[in-house]
Formats: sequence, C-alpha cells, structure tokens
Amino acid sequence: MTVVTQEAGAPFGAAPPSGDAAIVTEGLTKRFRGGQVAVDALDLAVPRGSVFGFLGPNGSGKTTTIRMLLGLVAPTAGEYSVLGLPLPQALPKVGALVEGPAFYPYLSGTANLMRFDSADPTARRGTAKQRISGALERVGLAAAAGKRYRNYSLGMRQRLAIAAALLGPRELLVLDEPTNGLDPQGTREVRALVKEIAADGTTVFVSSHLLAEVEQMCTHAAIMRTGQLVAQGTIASLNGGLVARIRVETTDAAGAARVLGGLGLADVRTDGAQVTAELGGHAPEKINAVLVEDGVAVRGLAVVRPSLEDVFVGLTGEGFDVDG
Ligand SMILES: Nc1ncnc2c1ncn2[C@@H]1O[C@H](COP(=O)(O)OP(=O)(O)OP(=O)(O)O)[C@@H](O)[C@H]1O
Repeated sequence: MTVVTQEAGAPFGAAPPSGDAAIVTEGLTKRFRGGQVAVDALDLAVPRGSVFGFLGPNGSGKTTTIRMLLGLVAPTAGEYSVLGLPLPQALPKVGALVEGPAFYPYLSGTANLMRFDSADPTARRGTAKQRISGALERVGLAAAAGKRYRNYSLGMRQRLAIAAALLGPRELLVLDEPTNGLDPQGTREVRALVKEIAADGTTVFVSSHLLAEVEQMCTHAAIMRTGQLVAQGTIASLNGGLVARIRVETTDAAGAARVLGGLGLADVRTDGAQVTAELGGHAPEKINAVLVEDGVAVRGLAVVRPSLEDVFVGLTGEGFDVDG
C-alpha cells in the first residue's frame, strides 16, 4: 500500500484491503499548485480480470489519476495499492501506455522495440529477441515486424505502442485513451486487441471519454466528473439502475397506449405517433401480437435499453459532454 501524507493532518483510515483487486484507491486526491483539485477523494476498486473503463469527459481527472497510479505524479492525499502491492514493487507487473511512446519512423517495429527493451534495466539481455517477438505476436504485428514504423497504419502504430507496454509479463495493463486520434479501422483494431489481452487473463484499466466505447469494450466502469467519482461497478449493474422501455410507433397512439396499459406495463407515455412504457418482464413479441390482435397498426416496435449516457445524465443531471 502506498500511503500519502494527508493534508491538514487529517487522520488516515485503515489501508484499503486489496483482496482480489488489481487497483484500490481510498481518498486519492491531487491538488495542483494554484489550488485546482484535479482528483478529489477518489475511492476506486478495480477487480482483477476485469476490463475496467475509466470514463469521464475531458478534464475530469482521468490522466491525473493514471499518472498517480503509475508513480508519475505524487498524490496530495490518499492511499492506494496496485496488484496488492505498494507502488515500486508493483511496477514490473504493470504495462502502461500513457503518452504515446516516441518511435523512430525509419526503424522497423522490431528495432523500435529493441530500443525500448534495452532501456529496461530489469530485462535480461539474453531473452530480448523472444520478448520482442512475443510482444509483436501478441498485438498481431508479427508479419509486419520488419516493416519501417513510418509505413505502419495508425492502428498498427498504436498496437506497437501496446506491444512496448507488454514487453514483460504483465498482470495489469493501463491504457490512457488508447483510441484517441485513431481512424475507425485503428479504433477497431485497438478495441479488439484490448479484448484479446483481457481474454489472456491480464486486467486492463483503460480510460476513455467515449461512453459507447466503454460499453462495448469493458466489463466494469467508473464514471468521473470534475475530479469526482460519480459511479462504479459492472456495466450491467450501472445500466441496471435504469429500466428498459418499449417504444411503439403507430397511427393509433391512443389504442397502443390502451393495450400497453391493459397488459400492465408501467409509465405509459404518448408523444405524437410514439407510445413508450417500461418493459418490465414482458416479452416484446407478445406485446406486438396483442397490439396486432387489437387492431392497432404497428409501424415500428423497439426495446430501448438504457445506456451509460443515461446513467451519467441520471446521476448528474447533465449531458456527458460537460466541460470538465
Ligand atoms: N500539471 C497540471 N497543473 C495544473 N493543472 C493541471 C495539471 N494537469 C492537469 N491539470 C488540470 O486537472 C484537471 C484534470 O485533468 P486530467 O488531464 O487529469 O483530465 P482528463 O480527464 O484526463 O482529461 P483529458 O482527457 O483532457 O486529458 C484539468 O482541469 C486540468 O486542466
């Protein structure tokens, strides 16, 4: 456990138990000179084996948190552990991509990784080749290993950066906005790679300002807003706080509302040609059958599931695109 002296002599609580957690923080705080609180008393619990989305608008404190977890910036207050260890001991088991590493454009993927590997004093020289080819293999760049970096696509460049973070055997991979600035193809490649790495048993902690990305890629998420944690948990539990609704488009809104109410659906609302209600445990196909039986012409029928965006709006009363 890395303990940071708390401001104003406030007493420490017990060190957070790490249990099965890859990352635990308690009261983690960063106040920059000038008084700005970038991260405010953050309590995070990242389970081992999860793909944990660290979600928040720009400026909400994600990068500052990651930099604290990696020992790149000193917290002002709070406690944290990584892989159940205090920071220096944990670091060899942690791969990280924070600001993109600088690669030489005229060198191949292999040669670039060699330069990275040789900068690591803990890496055994005799096994460098194996480590590098293993990392390139893992990110799907084995076939392009000899190609110059400048000829790599954006997705290949980011996969090489992830390979650099995977040169040692890692239990935790920390990625700060790994799809930022990528084209759609590169974004797909990196998202798929994150899933593959997690499937191999590595915990992945990945920050993003994209709600849909976190929903697609992650098993868990924490939502940040202006330095504070708004919510955390599995994606299902975060979404589960909100109920799915059925939406019927029809020329007979009054008839549809009557049928939905008659079936016992709660909170029936009509808006022009659209009627919505809480789905509850009802099967949409049965609702459709009853509507048709009752002579209600159905133009469209959809189940609208709550998204993380709905969760964020529900918790903060704001759209996700808030200015942090
Ligand atoms: N070195 C610094 N000195 C002063 N303020 C800083 C410093 N670094 C970050 N901040 C401020 O702290 C807040 C949180 O920034 P941070 O970069 O952690 O957010 P973020 O969620 O990662 O956003 P982004 O995705 O834009 O990087 C911002 O208001 C930022 O301006």
